[in-house]
Amino acid sequence: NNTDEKEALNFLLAYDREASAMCNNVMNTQWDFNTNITESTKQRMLETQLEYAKFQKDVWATATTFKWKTFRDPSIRRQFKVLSVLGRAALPEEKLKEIQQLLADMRDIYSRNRVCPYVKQPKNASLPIRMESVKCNLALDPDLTRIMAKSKDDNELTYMWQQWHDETGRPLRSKFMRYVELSNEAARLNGFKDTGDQWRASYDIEDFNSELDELWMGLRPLYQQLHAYVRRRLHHQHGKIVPLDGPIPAHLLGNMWAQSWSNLYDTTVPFPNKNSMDVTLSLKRQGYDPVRMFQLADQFFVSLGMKSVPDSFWTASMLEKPLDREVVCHASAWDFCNGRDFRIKQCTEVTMEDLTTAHHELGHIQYYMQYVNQPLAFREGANPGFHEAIGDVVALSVSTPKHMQKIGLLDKAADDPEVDINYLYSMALDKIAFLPFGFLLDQWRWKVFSGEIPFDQMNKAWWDLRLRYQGVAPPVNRSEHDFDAGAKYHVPANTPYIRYFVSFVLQFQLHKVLCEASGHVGPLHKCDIYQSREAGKLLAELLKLGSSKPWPDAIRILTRGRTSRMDPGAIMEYFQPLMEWLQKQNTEEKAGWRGMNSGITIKT
Ligand SMILES: O=C(CCC(O)(O)[C@H](Cc1ccccc1)NC(=O)c1ccccc1)N[C@@H](Cc1c[nH]c2ccccc12)C(=O)O
Ligand SMILES: [Zn+2]
Repeated sequence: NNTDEKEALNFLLAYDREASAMCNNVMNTQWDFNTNITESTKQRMLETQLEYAKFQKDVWATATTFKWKTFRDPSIRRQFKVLSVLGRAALPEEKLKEIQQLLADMRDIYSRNRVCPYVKQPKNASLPIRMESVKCNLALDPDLTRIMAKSKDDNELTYMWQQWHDETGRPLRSKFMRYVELSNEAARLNGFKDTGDQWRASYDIEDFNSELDELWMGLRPLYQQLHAYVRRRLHHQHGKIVPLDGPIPAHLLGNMWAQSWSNLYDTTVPFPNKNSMDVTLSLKRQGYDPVRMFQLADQFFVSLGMKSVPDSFWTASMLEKPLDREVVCHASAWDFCNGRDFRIKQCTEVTMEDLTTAHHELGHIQYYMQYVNQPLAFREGANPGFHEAIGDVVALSVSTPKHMQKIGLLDKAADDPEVDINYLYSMALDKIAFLPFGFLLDQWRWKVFSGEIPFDQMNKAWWDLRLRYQGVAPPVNRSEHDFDAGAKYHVPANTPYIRYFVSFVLQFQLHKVLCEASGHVGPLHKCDIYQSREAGKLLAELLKLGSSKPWPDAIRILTRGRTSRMDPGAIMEYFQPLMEWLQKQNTEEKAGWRGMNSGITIKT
């Protein structure tokens, strides 16, 4: 056995050089497929993914000959620990080819799906309007997203919801089941019980599940108050289809998955006579285009003394949906492993929602640029939730009325407690509404990976969890022929989701620490760290670490030893004024819904 640590270090240096070149190769072919979906770009991508897997297998074979657990240097030990997990490349070649084909096909099906428009049948129509004349080419981005956000017609919303869920879920169901089998086989070859076990390992927490349950139980009262308020407002708009003591129909919440309710702001705002928080109109009036939206976000990082994106970012990124080819529209940020090529792919519309996403994606890019000097094995977030939190932390400052006025997107608002409630309410429609969805998606997926949810009960279990945690119900009856979880990008894209729940808690902890560093005094929701070099210095220090240290150490550094765990105190402090206001509003009927304490009843 090569016990020689010096030899091990040379091995790591050689690995870094070779792996960076291989990684750049794979990223390029994956970029080509994601920004131009064709049979040939798919095949080209599959070929390079196979080559990379073979390279990883060779690296793994050599790495595991070192007695790395006995090495003295903690950084060398930690790098070998990363290289000793082979991932999907542990599968025999035939099965590796099959799972990579399944993943490419599922991404293809989801991204290229098109549905038919809703055709309002006039009451007295003798014959239904001939459907041949109607082109069924509506895409999720931007068509269905816009309809779910804007339509007030319950029938149209039901139709579009059902079209999307039927046309994506059903074709994906059988491919997803086969992918689960192969993914679990790979996980077991890597020494894990199943894929969920492997995914949870990224958080290095002994009992991650109970820590997550505790976080959720701490946040649930705030969610239930928001749910009760929104439900009553929707009951007044839509009548009895929104029962005052039951779940909210999922198609009425302004979003295809009911995961963010910000599109309900204008029709449910607490104090409507105050100026609106929705700056979409100002963005359009002031001639913002996608590039300018990303420049705004980039400038914020520069104002903190952090890095600006390289010139190549502006020429190589895809910031708008191209008209001449099929692309994967779901936003993503790309690191091409060569220390200088970083890109974003986003089908950006000029809306407040997409300005927030632009900040989110640039947060990933800032992380890439800050940990660029780490060895490849450490070019990750401290844990996946950190990577998702950085852009959102900046967006917490940008979206304050004070900052929006500073950049001319909001006209002067007096310092008025009702404006405060309106602002906190608009933030809660994104941040609080999301929490149960961010929590439940992987609770469902981990149970499918472990077999606790059998394949023939996936959809029942999905809606049990959606009822129990989110208090939403499908607008039409669903069956096991449907696969409604598959209608959400991250399921066919094989992208873990608990990272967003972790991020939504973590980002308020980070916000609080950075606000203190910037010298902010006063309520947390009024803090804007813009131009604070102290805040930027602290944040950069965290990001430079990458995943070179366990994430509790990263939190300890950030909070100067105050804590090392995820702590919901900051998000509760931020929304405290809204919580009090909602509790006053919700006196007449109790918060909660029938079924919120039900477990998942699996027919055995
Ligand atoms: O999926 C995203 C944003 C896309 C992403 O930036 O997280 C992207 C997803 C992805 C992962 C893997 C392959 C392809 C796409 N993740 C990244 O680009 C990324 C970058 C670096 C490290 C890890 C992931 N947001 C989630 C959660 C979410 C909802 N509302 C939000 C508002 C702000 C921020 C996030 C959300 C969603 O849309 O449901
Ligand atoms: Zn992200």
